[in-house]
Amino acid sequence: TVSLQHGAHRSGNRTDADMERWRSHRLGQFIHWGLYAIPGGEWNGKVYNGAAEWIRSWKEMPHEAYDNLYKQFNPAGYNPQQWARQAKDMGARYMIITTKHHDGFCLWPSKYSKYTVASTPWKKDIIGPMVEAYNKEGIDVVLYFSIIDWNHPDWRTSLKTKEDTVAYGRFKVFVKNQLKELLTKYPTVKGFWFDGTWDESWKTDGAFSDELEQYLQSLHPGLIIGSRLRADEKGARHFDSNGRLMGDYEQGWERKLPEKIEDVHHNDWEGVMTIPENQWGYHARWTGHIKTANELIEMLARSASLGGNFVINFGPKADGTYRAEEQQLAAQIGQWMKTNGAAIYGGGYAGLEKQDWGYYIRKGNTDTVYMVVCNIPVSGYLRVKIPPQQSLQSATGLESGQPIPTTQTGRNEYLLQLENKKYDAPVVIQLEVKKGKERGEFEKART
Ligand SMILES: Cc1ccc([C@@H]2N[C@@H](C)[C@@H](O)[C@H]2O)cc1
Repeated sequence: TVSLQHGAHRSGNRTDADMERWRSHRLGQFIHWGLYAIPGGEWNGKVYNGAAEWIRSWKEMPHEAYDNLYKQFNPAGYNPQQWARQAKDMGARYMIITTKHHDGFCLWPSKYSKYTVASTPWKKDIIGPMVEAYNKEGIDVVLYFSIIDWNHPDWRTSLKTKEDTVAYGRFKVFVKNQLKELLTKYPTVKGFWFDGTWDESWKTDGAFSDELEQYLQSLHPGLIIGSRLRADEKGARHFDSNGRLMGDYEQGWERKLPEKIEDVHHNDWEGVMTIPENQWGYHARWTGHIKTANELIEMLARSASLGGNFVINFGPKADGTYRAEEQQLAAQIGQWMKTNGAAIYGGGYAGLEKQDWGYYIRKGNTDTVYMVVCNIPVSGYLRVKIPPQQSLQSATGLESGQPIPTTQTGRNEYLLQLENKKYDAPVVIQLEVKKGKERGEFEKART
């Protein structure tokens, strides 16, 4: 190992109440909302094929035109209570909102910038009412904050000259001031979700990002900050130069998910997912594959089964309303969560050998292990292998409440028989798996 001043300061997962709460949420909602929703991926009759929130970087979008969009920001349909209700109905336990994306436009009236909602026809704070409405629904709020700030004259992607270094030094003070301002104005938030930290300018100052994280923790003990904020003094990100995770959870899973527990090393982690292939901000024309509710539910089950949270992204329109596809998906997912949420909330890695039919999720440290069956077998039989020294005590349909016909087919091996019917969503079975040599009821049948 190399000696590091600004690498990971802790190994292993946090066990405090704030982290336990975050870890138990499992399902979150991401919201990308800002000036980019006004063009919505189109400009001058041309369609931008990139991610809508990056349209300012498109050669067809003059910076001048983009930077004046704030004069049109006036979301008459913005109703944070309705947004929070919809998130509640979806079963989301926390929400991540873009306070400032790469374009530098602030959805709160920051006193450190003119490029904020205060300068728009809307005038009013967007973030405050949103935090209040979500908290009122019992949903925690995490603030997305982009270090990249295309609008700020002192931001730099790299530091080539002395002037660059002096300017970027001013920029880092500005960043620290805005983050303190956000914690002061919105003290109920539970964390920051940092983005835009891959530039040389940021990576070369591991000390600053480390001190910034400690500063924010001192202002707001218990704050949850992912691995994307920091670089160590050698420029290593997410994992320091000794391979140890920096931050409270691994934040790199963006539009992709781990396959097995080794991929996440039993660390806390979070996957964030777009509904279309790659759109975070509102894009009028979604192209490519749009994920269905069942696909998103399967990703959620996979995430929980590997000890991670799963966050589904929504991109409201410029007028503050949601597109129909997003409203429908939120309702469909919520429908499933109403019946099956017990298998997800507070769930984690079960330690059983994965089978083709889907995912095991253990409820905390209990003997309760849920099976989320996504691949219904033509045979109608689900294979379950229990680790040695453990035994299967019972198998019950979560929705039906009925016992699942189960036969033991070998040492610690069982076949569960699914009801022969049409399944239009993943089905959940609740297992009770006992540790220790005690023989389960199924095993008696064998003698
Ligand atoms: C290459 C790349 C840069 C930035 C992103 C941002 N992170 C996501 C969470 C969105 O905010 C996207 O704009 C995605 C890909």
